[in-house]
Amino acid sequence: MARHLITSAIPYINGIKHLGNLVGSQLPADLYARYQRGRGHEVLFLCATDEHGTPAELAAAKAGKPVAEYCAEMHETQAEIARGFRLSFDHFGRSSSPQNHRLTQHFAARLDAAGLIEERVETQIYSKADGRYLPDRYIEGTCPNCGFESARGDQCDNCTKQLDPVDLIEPRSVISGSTDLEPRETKHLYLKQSGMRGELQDWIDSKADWPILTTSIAKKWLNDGDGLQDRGITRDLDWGIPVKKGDADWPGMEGKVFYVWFDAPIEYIACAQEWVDAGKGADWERWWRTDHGADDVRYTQFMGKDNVPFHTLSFPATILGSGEPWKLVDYIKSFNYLNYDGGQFSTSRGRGVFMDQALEVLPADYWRWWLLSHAPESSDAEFTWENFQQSVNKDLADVLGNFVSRVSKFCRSKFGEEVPAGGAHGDREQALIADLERRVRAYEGHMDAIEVRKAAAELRAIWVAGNEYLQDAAPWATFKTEPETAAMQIRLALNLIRLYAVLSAPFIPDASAQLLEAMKTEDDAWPGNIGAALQTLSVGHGFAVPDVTFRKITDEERAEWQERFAGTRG
Ligand SMILES: Nc1ncnc2c1ncn2[C@@H]1O[C@H](COP(=O)(O)OP(=O)(O)OP(=O)(O)O)[C@@H](O)[C@H]1O
Ligand SMILES: [Zn+2]
Repeated sequence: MARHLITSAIPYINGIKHLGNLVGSQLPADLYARYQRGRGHEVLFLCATDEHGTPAELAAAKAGKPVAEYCAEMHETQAEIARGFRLSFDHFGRSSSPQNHRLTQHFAARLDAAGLIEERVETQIYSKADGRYLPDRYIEGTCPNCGFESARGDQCDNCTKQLDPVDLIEPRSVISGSTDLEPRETKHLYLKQSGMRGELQDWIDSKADWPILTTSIAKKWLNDGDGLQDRGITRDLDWGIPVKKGDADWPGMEGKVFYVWFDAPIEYIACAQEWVDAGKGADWERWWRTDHGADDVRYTQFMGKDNVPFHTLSFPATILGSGEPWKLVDYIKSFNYLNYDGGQFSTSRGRGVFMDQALEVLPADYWRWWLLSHAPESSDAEFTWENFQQSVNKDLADVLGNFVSRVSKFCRSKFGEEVPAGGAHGDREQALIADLERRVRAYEGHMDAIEVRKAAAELRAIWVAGNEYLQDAAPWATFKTEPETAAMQIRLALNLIRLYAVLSAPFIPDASAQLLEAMKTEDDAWPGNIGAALQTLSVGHGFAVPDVTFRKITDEERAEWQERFAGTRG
């Protein structure tokens, strides 16, 4: 049994996430966690809300609430929606937790002791109209690297370059739009990443199996221009983790907080501590400390492309720089973007479908299936209502749902509600089993490699194989002349329903549970030998005809939803 530590990029707290956020991080992480559990491995799957920084302050101000209260409420909201999507986190933590405060301050002290922190008096942008320093994300301007006009102060969303606000051409305040900005001097801590470039380069180079999207972004920031830059890790803000050196004050840094991108990845570790402190686990160090057995752990991270520089460079610099035996990530699965119907999903502009709205329209499995089978892996992908309707109606209703319904109803009408006796496998059954054997092993290969679209396509092919078998064997016709053969065919098909439930669980967990319940079995063991797995439900085993597993989306519904979600969220 292997041990898998799995983390999803932690969703930011300033609102409910959209379907792009979901498919770019939490959902594929859940798919992988469910798959590894299904294979019998030990899994620790962690996620949390990312709660610090100015956008949280501003969202709280807009909601008319103190920021701590706003974050606590929004955390609950996000947790509830995550349950609705069946995201199977072992713990959904908070980056504002006391555990993360302590750990972040601890890392800062270690980095300082290692000579990796430098105090710099620097010039920051002060907005007179807003009466405050403007944090990176609240300054926009033209990217000096690619010319994109809406580059943010910390990063250009177009070319992904990490930026400093002072680099921007024609900067303006995002809060007020004011261009009356003036540079003022303030003292900050810098993490001397540039000195770790060689070490980081060697580490990235050793990851030959990583997705090209991940390594290409990492290498770009290691090598482009003057190479990896030192990174400011503190901010002039009220809300955040106070700058301290472990437990001790940090002279000259009073009233400042750590930069949200410094403390957010540390929450991956603190979240495991929260998991233990919440009484859900006994030992977090065996997952995170190589001196406590974490060398055996395989650690996989999931995220959208804009998060890659922080996970391939900044967070590893924190871990390596600490000189302590923390677990480093083994594999980073990154995603391109999902776009919405001819444009981009946007939280700030309320454009697209948001997770709470999606669940009002249809249950989680419909969304999970579409999003995962269209995951933006090799390029950006686009959500359209036509494609969603087509994919749901074809894959889920016509292929899987129809198979379940035909088999169970036919059996009930001809043999009653139990697995019928009689007949023996012939060539057609042997061929089906051989085909499924190949396909299931291919499916496992894609899931192990986290090739999400390929895995979905193979799973669909496994469903199709059952349908084609049924069409070809035609037990409703066979029944008239050879009822024993028809019984054998249906016995096989009922077992296929159980097999489908097991294989499909990572994608569509609710349907999977429904099918196992209908087949009156709790045996959800991952199939080794397919021939043997297809004999699990033996003669006389009872079953029930399940309610409609997946219904079709009508043209009227599609048109209605298209219109409802065409504008922006109020
Ligand atoms: N359109 C998208 N498609 C796929 N992944 C995305 C998309 N937008 C954001 N992500 C990913 O979603 C995860 C959570 O993002 P986060 O909560 O930080 O919001 P964000 O990146 O600020 O996006 P937005 O401003 O659109 O909400 C991150 O891993 C991010 O890379
Ligand atoms: Zn750019």
